[in-house]
Amino acid sequence: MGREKAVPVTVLTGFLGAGKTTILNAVLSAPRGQKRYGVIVNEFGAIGVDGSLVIGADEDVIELANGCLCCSVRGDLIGALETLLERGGELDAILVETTGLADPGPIAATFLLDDDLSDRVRLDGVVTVLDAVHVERQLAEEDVAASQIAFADLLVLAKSDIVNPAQRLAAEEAARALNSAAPLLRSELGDLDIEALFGLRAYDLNTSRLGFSAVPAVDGARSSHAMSCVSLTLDRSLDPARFMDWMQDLVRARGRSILRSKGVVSLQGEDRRLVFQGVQTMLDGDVRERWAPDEDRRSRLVFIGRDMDKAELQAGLEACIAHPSTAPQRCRPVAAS
Ligand SMILES: Nc1nc2c(ncn2[C@@H]2O[C@H](COP(=O)(O)OP(=O)(O)OP(=O)(O)O)[C@@H](O)[C@H]2O)c(=O)[nH]1
Repeated sequence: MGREKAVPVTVLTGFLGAGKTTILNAVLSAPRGQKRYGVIVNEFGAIGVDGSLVIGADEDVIELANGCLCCSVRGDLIGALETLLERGGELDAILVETTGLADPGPIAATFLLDDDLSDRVRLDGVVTVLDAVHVERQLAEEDVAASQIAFADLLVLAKSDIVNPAQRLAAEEAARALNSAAPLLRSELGDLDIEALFGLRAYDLNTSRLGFSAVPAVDGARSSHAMSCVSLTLDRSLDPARFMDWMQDLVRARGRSILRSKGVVSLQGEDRRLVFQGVQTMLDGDVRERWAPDEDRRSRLVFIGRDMDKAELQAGLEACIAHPSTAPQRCRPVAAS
């Protein structure tokens, strides 16, 4: 099965009690015609409670208890995905609700790591649910709350119904300081635009959906977690080999602090654009569509993570600029490592 037929997976994350199950239930109870969803719910405790809180006993619900998907039960995630796929009948989407303390990075990386799996399922996007009442305090106290927000491809502000406008604005600003690129929706007891949770294609190498238009002109402000979003642009073509070596060295050396990277890159001697997606030390990339004749061919790269030095990243990128004497050469895709 090719990637285009792979079942899209939405990872629903957010801090403890943020409102993930409420949103999952809203999705499962909304009219959806013939659509069929698979659901994986992860919990820390040996006795799963969340699974029984999920509406719809006839759904394909798998509960993964006694550990966290981002560490101890990561192998179980692959097993659960396989079980859902093998139950027969076509699934339109799979929803994975993480524990409230999960770091979405390793979970997202699972989808890039496993070649067999990536033919059958593809990560559509990470949706992070924010608790409008508590998010500021959680950010002050819990690093993982910042990772969950920074990693999001879509933010959902839950409990918007029980905060006043000033509190809501403060919660949104706290999230925006860590991630100004992801769209933000509001939810009141699961009342939200459900369709907006799907079709994010945040990990799709087709550039048109990478969402660079949403990348902020001003980089995300540093917080107490030193989490930031660095965006780089360059109007010179890059040497393919040097760029790929630099990216691979970068994620290998800094993969724990660079949570997420993505970019569209102009390579010397290549009419098509290189598109890459990175999750921590995993890197996936390919040369795709041709640049349109009148298109802005600047390379655009985004890095989200901790303790990043924009000047150092920019210098590293500029060191990859192709020399005029470099003979045009074909580009190799970036190999996953
Ligand atoms: N008023 C209000 N309450 C909400 C909203 N979303 C969730 N809640 C309440 O918040 C509590 C926690 O909601 P859950 O959906 O279970 O949160 P969760 O993120 O799944 O929780 P964990 O799985 O324990 O991390 C429940 O009592 C919900 O009814 C909302 O939008 N408005």
